[in-house]
Formats: sequence, structure tokens, C-alpha cells
Amino acid sequence: MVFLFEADDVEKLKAAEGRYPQHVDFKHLRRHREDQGYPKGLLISNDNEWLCQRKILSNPLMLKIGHQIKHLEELTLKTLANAVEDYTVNGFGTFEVEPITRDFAINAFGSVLYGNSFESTFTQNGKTMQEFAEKAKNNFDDAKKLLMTPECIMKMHPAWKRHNNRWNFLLKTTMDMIERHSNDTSDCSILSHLLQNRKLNDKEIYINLTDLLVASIDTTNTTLQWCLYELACHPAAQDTIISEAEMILEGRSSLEKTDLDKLEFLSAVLWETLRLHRVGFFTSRIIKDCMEVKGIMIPPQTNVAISMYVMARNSVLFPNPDKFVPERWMTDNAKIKKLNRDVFFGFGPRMCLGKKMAEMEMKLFILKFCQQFEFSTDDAEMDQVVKLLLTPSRPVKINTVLRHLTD
Ligand code: HEM
Repeated sequence: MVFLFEADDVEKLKAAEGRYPQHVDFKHLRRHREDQGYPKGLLISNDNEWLCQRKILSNPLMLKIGHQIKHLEELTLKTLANAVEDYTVNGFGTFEVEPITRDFAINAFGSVLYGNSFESTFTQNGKTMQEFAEKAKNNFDDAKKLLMTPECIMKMHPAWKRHNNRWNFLLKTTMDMIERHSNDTSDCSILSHLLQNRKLNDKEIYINLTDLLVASIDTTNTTLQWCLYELACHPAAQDTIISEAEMILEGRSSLEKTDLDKLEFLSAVLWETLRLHRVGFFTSRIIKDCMEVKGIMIPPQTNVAISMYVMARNSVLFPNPDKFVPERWMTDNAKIKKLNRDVFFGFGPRMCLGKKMAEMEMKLFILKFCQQFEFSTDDAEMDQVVKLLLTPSRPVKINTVLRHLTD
């Protein structure tokens, strides 16, 4: 395996990844699916099989983005209203953010997949979906162990059984959700689109919907926790988010998708959070063509990884790299701008399928959270723990006061 970490290397890797980019073999998922007679799904497919599924899944996702903002806004407000009710007394409260960010992450992407009625089934089946999120999260940890174990002895690892049992639960929950929502064609969910156009068979739909929800929950949940943590340490940034929104919205309380695109500082806060606290720390490709780096030829079929973590802490591009400085993204420096396009959500044709949706969800949540609460933290030093994703070492706790009380 070769590790690269300079911004220019991404371009070289893009040139060598070929038309059908291939990442490292997720052998733990592949073996479980083979054993159970399931198809691979987008996440672990390659070549034309990957490209076909990518097209089938990205079309409805793109369509949904334009229509989703009103629902997401309502969802965010509802999530925060519940938080106010549950965690604050007389407008003040100290609470862990994870239950709130996790509920939001499940509901936000759950409604993209299954339709806006997902939220009410989520409430009825709250326990099941919480369990789904919990098992998906624990599987990231076991996936790390299984990925590092040779395939010939992988099934002897204690993590193998746990991992499979959890996957069986995740798939079963998806089947229940599909059954529950298959007649709901009212708000063009991904499910209704897939059932109508029938380009994927039933098993392919099960696998892909499970993978999409798993890929969406912890990535969004973890990033939002880190973002609230950084904002709690930097209250002035909360004020800037609010004043920027006041300027762009000019008295309107409801947002359009185009408003979010104009909120430059809010985007910068998200990029800076992802720079410091990437949910994963490298993205890899099995290269198709040979590539040359610093005079060394790397042969085809080598696993080449870009270390996003190292790249994002490069002190030439990012002076004082360990400091949270959102303003550094509000620049004309093309190299820095390119990094947020190519790094946080991967690069090239195989970049994150949920990038645009995830950005929209997270920006909305952060903005509404800052408009609702003024918040700080007593926890000045938070370490990162590698669980495949880079998660906070302790629960993120914040001290809040309802903002209208401080105005
Ligand atoms: C903070 C949020 C997220 C981050 C930082 C993130 C990051 C990433 C990264 C780095 C990759 C690897 C890309 C590559 O190999 O070049 C990826 C792949 C992927 N992500 Fe995300 N992701 C996020 C949210 C989501 C969401 C909400 C979805 C739901 C659709 C999603 C679905 C996927 C899928 C399906 C892939 C595999 C794509 C493929 O193999 O073609 N992600 N993500």
C-alpha cells in the first residue's frame, strides 16, 4: 500500500484510477453477502456493475435534493423543539449532543430514502431505528478489525460473528421499512423511485438502501457533533453564522436551497470541521494505470491511499493547522478551494454519493441550532478516537441558553 498526502497527488491519482475507480476490497462485507446469497450493492461493486448502480441511485438522489429543503427545515425545527423540551429548564441546559444529532441524522436521510412519513414510523419504531444506528456504528469498529485480518482467517476473528449478526439485523430492518413504505408514492422517495422504475431487483434494493442509510447516519452524526463542539469552543463563530444568515435572508425565516449556497461562512464552518475532524482518514484506490510520484513509478493494481488527515493538516496550506479558523476557506486560493471539492467526500467518479444531500442537511442543522441556542463547553481538549471513523473520545457536552433569552 502506498500513502500520498500532497494536494497535487490527488490529480495524479485521478488520472490513474481509470473509468471505473476501485477502492480497497471490503472483504468483510463481500464475504457476508456471498455467504447469504445477496448481491454486492454499489458500495463493493466494481466495473460496469458499479457504474450502472451508481447511475440508478444518483438520479433520484439529485432530484430529491431540490425538493427536500422544506421538509428538512421542518425536521430540524422539530428536532430542536424536542431538545428544548427535553433538556432545558427555564431556557438553560447542559446536555450531550449525540442523541439529538443522531436522531436528526436518522430522520433526515431516512425520509430521503423512504419518504416524509418515515419520521412518524421512526417515532413509532424509535427503538428499532436507534438500534439500527447503534449496530451500524459498532460495525464500523469491527470492520476496522476485520479489514486488518487476512481473509483466510477472518471468520475465526471474534468480530466476524458480531459483525454478521448486526448485518442480519440491519438488512431485516430495511426489509421491514420497505414493506411499510412501499405503497407511499406521495413524495418521490428513493424507494418509490426504485420500485417504479424496477432497474434494480428486490435484493439489490435491500442491499443498497441498507448501505445508504448506514453510510449516512454516522458520518453526518459524527460531523455534526464535532461541529457543535468547535462552535461551543468558539462562540464568536456562532454570532457570525447568525449575522450572515440575517443579511442573506433579509427578514425571511424560511430558507431556499439557493440561500444555503450563499451562506459562505456557514459553509466555511463545515469545511473547517471536516478538515480538523475527518470522519475517515484516508481514501484509497487500486490503480488501473501506472503512476509516477516524485520520480518513483507505482505499478498498476497497487493500493494507493490519499491521507486526507495529513493533507488537511498541512501547515503550508493551513497555517496553525490545529486551530479552528473557518475564515481560511473564504479565499481565492485555488489549491485550498480544490481541497474541499476533492478531499472531504473523496474524489473523481467514485466520490461520496451523498455529498450534496449531506452538505445541505448539515448546514441547515448547524444554522438552526445556532439560531436557537447560544452554547459553550467546559471540555477544552477533546481527542479523536479511530473507529474507522474519527469520533470524539468523550461524549460532547454543551452548556446552552435559549438565544431569545440573551437578545
Ligand atoms: C459528513 C458526511 C459524509 C462524509 C464526510 C462522507 C465521506 C465519504 C467518503 C470520503 C467516501 C469515499 C469516496 C471515495 O472513495 O472517493 C464516501 C463514499 C460514499 N458515501 Fe459518503 N460521506 C458522508 C455522507 C454520506 C451520505 C449522507 C450518504 C448517503 C447517500 C453517503 C453515501 C456514500 C456512498 C454510497 C459512498 C460509496 C460511493 C461509491 O462507491 O460509488 N455518504 N463518503
